[in-house]
Amino acid sequence: MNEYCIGVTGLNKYFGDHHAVRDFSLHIHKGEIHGFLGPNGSGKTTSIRMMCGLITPDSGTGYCLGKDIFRQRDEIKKCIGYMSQQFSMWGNLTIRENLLFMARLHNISQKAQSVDRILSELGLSSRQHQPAKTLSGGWKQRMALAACLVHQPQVLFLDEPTAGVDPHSRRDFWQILHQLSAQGISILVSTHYMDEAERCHRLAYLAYGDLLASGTAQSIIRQQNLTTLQIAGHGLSVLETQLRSSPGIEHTIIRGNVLNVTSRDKERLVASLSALVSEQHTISPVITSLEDAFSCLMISDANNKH
Ligand SMILES: Nc1ncnc2c1ncn2[C@@H]1O[C@H](COP(=O)(O)OP(=O)(O)OP(=O)(O)O)[C@@H](O)[C@H]1O
Repeated sequence: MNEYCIGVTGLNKYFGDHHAVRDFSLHIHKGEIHGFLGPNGSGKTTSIRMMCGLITPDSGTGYCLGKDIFRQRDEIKKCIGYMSQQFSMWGNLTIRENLLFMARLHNISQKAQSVDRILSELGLSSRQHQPAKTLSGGWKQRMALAACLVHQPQVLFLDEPTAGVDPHSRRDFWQILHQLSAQGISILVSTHYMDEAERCHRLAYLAYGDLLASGTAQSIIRQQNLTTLQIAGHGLSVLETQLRSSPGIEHTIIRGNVLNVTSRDKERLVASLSALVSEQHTISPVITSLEDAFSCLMISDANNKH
């Protein structure tokens, strides 16, 4: 995985007065699954669409598969697959008919063979004659992925492909993504699911137009230099409310019967806890999760801006 398939530097995008993406820079290796995370409206879709040539950045430089994202957008579109947030297949057509239509759009010479190959690869052969509108959410997404793959793209851009899909189908979907990655296809995928983030080779975390962190899940957690303590016992909801306004506490979350409290300042964290927890509570150190690290990133970014 040494070759870059995408490299962008200092990309900016405005929608009217709104600065939707600020100085966005990222390099993505061939065959890598790169996750995009961040709150709603943070610029994930806009960044993805700039990198794949669907919209033109207002400034910056960038290449996708060696082609300039400003000047060679039509050529980029021929080599990539893009799955948008909206399901955009024809409901009255079968899976096979939808894929044949996509093959025609891409002007593929051996349409039937290409469609057979992709149906087989994605485990859709037995359902190929089923109308798209009768498919469940998970199968619809799998068909949409198949439609992106008919013309054998080298890069896939997937915008929240598994939103609203059940965990079992999401797992199957991600198994396919890893198979595609193993074949050398690079995948950029936006998601709000932490389990999916953990399945990516590398991640980019955006908040309100800014790229706040990028790297592997482990490196992003490590860079934040956070300490998380876990409290078990009674009255966790009241304790959480008190801790939220205590000095040095950056993030709190109740997970079932335990309360996790995270901070960059270990001494102040311990001092705040000592002032509030009782003998009935037990406290133990735990590994900071990716979700906690992202929450802390977002909170400190918001504090810095205000
Ligand atoms: N075509 C557009 N015209 C005007 N504003 C837009 C347009 N597209 C996006 N925006 C705005 O730009 C910002 C970033 O939007 P974007 O869709 O990239 O965020 P996102 O991180 O993908 O959000 P979500 O997780 O909700 O999909 C938002 O404030 C959005 O309202």
